Amino acid sequence: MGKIGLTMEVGSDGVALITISNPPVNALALSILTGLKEKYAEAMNRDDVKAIVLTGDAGKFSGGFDINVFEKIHATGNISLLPGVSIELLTNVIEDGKKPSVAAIQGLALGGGLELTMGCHARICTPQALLGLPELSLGVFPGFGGTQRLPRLVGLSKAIEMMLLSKFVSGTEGKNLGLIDELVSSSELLRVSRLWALDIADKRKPWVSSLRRTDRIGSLSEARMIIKEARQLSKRIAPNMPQHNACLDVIEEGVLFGGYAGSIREEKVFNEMVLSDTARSLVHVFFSQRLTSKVPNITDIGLKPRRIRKVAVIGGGLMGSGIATSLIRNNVSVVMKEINSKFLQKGIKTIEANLNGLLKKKAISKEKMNSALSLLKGTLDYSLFRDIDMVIEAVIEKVSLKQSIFSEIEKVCRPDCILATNTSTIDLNIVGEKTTSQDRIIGAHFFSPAHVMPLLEIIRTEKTSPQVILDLLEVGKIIKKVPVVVGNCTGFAVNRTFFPYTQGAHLLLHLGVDLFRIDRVITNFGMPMGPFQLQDLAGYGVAMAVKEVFASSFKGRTFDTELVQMMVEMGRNGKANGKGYYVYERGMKPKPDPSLQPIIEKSRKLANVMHGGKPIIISDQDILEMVFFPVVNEACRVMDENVVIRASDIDISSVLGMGFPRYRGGLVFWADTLGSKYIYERLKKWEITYGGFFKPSRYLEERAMNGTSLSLMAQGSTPTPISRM
Ligand SMILES: C[C@H](O)CC(=O)SCCNC(=O)CCNC(=O)[C@H](O)C(C)(C)COP(=O)(O)OP(=O)(O)OC[C@H]1O[C@@H](n2cnc3c(N)ncnc32)[C@H](O)[C@@H]1OP(=O)(O)O
Repeated sequence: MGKIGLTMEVGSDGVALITISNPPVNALALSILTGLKEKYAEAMNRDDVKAIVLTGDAGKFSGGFDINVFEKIHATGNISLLPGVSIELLTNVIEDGKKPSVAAIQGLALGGGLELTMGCHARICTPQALLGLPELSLGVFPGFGGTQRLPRLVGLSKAIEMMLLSKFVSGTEGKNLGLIDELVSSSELLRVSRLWALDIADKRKPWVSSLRRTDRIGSLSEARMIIKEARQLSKRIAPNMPQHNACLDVIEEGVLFGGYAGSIREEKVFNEMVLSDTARSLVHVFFSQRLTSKVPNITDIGLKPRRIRKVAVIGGGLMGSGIATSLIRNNVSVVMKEINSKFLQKGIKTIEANLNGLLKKKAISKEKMNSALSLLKGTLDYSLFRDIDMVIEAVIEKVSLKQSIFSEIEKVCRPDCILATNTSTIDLNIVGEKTTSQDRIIGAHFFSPAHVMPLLEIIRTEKTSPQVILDLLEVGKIIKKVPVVVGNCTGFAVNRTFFPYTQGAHLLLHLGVDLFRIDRVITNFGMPMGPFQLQDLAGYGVAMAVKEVFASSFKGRTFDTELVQMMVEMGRNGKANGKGYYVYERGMKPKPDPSLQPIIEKSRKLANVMHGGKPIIISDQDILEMVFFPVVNEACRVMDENVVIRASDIDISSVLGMGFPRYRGGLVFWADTLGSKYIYERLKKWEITYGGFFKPSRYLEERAMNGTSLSLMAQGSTPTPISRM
């Protein structure tokens, strides 16, 4: 079929086959849902139709309700765009219809897609199909009866687990759970489904309406206990989100008053959830994440990515081994180069440990681990570099070292080999200064640990060729990273935007705010850890290496003290040696270290930023804003200079690179919920009191004056990467 629509073919066996088509995932767009109602009305009325088989086109059942509709509702506030589907179509027409329906599932049946199948009287499925109700990850919950039917098919405990954790199961697992009635191969899917449908119509198989089942729910006291435990879990995993508890409320309603009553409540609360801030944020993140790989003048000009089969990684440290792990895990051969066999062995050991960690978490199998390791070669010279497709340099942040490596690899590699650097801060033009290959020099900035963190910041200079950018985007896809293409400047988009995060926290500390309170406020906001704990984790070496770079590039708006230096001198290296702002003991949560206080006091005296020598008295809200508004301000400069193509790329970078809470939509999205004027006025006030660190940027000021949102970058701007330092 290949285009949006539905077809219905009635066979000589009396089965009407209704096929949903909406590439690429057969999302249930409004027109599809209206079409379903029409096709069903026709099938019910036709005398030559005994039973119905519902399926999806092109090897997939459906990826669920069309998320674009949520976006439209968020833009317009018009909740009436939501169609009446749960009761009107699924219950009244399909489940309570006078002819039986069977769902023929392959590929995937997610969200509203799976719910549609649960309204049918049986589900036939291929073993590998993906089944799940991931609506909570969009800030809503299943709204086509899924909160009621899934517990009645697989039991309350499993259903809650699948919904609360947005967990997918395979067709095979679905069969074991009772969600699927029969497993078949893809080639047998329609034949078997037709027979099932006829068997139900002729009463050779039971006519099961899931909504009326009670046998899998268990006793009321058991159900109450399961729901109570689930509420405790929600409190832990989703403290600032409403949809988990709302979902449990609706499930509980069904347990107490029956599936039909539960469905009515579900429909009502679903509408409220769609309008929640969390849903707005999570839907924004969903689309923004998919937008990052669409780069104007790169991915839309008809270029084809070249295949990158073999990559050389220079440096077997933490970053180099993480990058190598990511590559070999995804079937890309790697040559890892080190300067001596001791370092090389260490690198290889780290890769093995990384893979072992994934094995323990069941993210890979033993066979996968072995096949990945067979793709790894170690070397101490450049002899294996002749047929390499891409080099990723991942040595320490030392300009002269990087420059000499780049002039060496330019000589030994093929002239079309991509020359990438994993630098997190250094200008790429400086890295490649001693070469004549500027068109194939690119930044591939991974985040630590590189085999786990999903973000890949791709840095282009004015000279990087579109083909090279496209190739790296393709590598990102192969190794399952989310790429964000950015321009060249100190710190690029992510580290540059976030340098004021730690510095703002240090400024507050030196103004007299308790260090652990700052971390607490930030984690309560939803960051995985506070800025001080993050510094402990990243190691102080990084902090000391980059502070000069930022201070010289961003004069007048950085804040620095001797605190980290003093801590290192006292034998504190952060988490690495178990002693930082916190004390780290094996198997224990990090414990705030009160013995740090004298060093802090000493540093405060040296910094001398307290007004009248007195600590400031501020609210938690002030702390949050004094840490994050300077970050927003720097993001404004990044947008002003077109370092990013679009504001939402910063949102995704902040979520995937820095742990900014996804349910707040990302940094700029969140800032826009507060308003440019408010942020500007707060920064302006702090600038007057505490100086240039808080000085509002021109971009922010303009938007505050015009009353426009921060995400509104200059119209028609094309990225013109700038160079600094
Ligand atoms: C009432 C109901 O209870 C409410 C609902 O059903 S809400 C929807 C529930 N469904 C979901 O959450 C599933 C969302 N989709 C996904 O998780 C993934 O897209 C997927 C697993 C289906 C496929 O993943 P993958 O193959 O990596 O492709 P991916 O790039 O994500 O998606 C392909 C395209 O389909 C779009 N798409 C995927 N699911 C969609 C949906 N439900 N609605 C609209 N568009 C959707 C994506 O935006 C993307 O569009 P693009 O090509 O223009 O960028």
